[in-house]
Amino acid sequence: MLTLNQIHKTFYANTPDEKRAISDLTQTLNEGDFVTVIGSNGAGKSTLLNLLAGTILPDAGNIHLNDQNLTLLSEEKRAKWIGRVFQNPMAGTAPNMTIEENMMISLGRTQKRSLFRGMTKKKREEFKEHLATLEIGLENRLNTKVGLLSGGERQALSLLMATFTEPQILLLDEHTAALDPSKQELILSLTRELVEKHSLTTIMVTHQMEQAIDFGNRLWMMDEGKIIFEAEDEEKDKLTVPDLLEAFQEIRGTKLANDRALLAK
Ligand SMILES: Nc1ncnc2c1ncn2[C@@H]1O[C@H](COP(=O)(O)OP(=O)(O)OP(=O)(O)O)[C@@H](O)[C@H]1O
Repeated sequence: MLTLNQIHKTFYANTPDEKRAISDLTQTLNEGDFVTVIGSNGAGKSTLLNLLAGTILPDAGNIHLNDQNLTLLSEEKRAKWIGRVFQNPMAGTAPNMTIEENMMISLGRTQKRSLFRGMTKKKREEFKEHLATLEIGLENRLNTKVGLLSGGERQALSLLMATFTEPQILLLDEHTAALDPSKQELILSLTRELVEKHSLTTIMVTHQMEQAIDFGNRLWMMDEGKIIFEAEDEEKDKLTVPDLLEAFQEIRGTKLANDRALLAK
């Protein structure tokens, strides 16, 4: 169980540029929950993921994963429980290192140093097996530098690297937004497979409302650092894009020309 309790985050506090990015956020996620997060630009979606990953620390409140208090733990310390994939396929992998070396880095991040051994034949076989599940031939390219892969291949590898080390939480930050539609499909179906295979508790930020409706069992709509609308299970299953637009309009009190003006980039 992942709990966020009364989380606050303000940037440039007490200056003319003060920006409240997350305001009094309390939520509980059960193991295996898959939450999709939508919201206007600057709503606080990435800040929420940054707080969970430990990239930034909250001003107040606490975050727990089961009995573990994550609130003040560094990003490195949390890495064994939390995998993350970013929007930019260039982020999250090292371009000048090979696929194999990148996978070793992921493993090193999540294993106790005393247990960590260098490359072995067994490990290489395991890497190959994991890569083969992507079904894009990367298992035959262990020694290829990651910088030579296409955006889609690289994002598939990022997704694998974020999950094969068996974390409990997966954070997806618009991870298909930079890809063309056919590659988006590939990454989304891999996402579904890997989340199910590893029973991951997942938070996926997206600007595409259809995606937010199609994926997961819970949906959060954020605005100005708060979750202003949420739906889960049967209620979420029934949601349509017009429902989401209407909900935003009702809560925000602003008339919206179309969904792209609100939730898409
Ligand atoms: N590191 C930072 N330093 C200063 N301000 C920040 C920082 N990160 C986020 N902010 C500000 O906090 C607010 C929330 O930003 P955040 O990136 O979380 O929004 P978002 O919902 O992810 O938006 P988008 O959809 O545009 O990516 C914004 O006003 C943003 O400018």
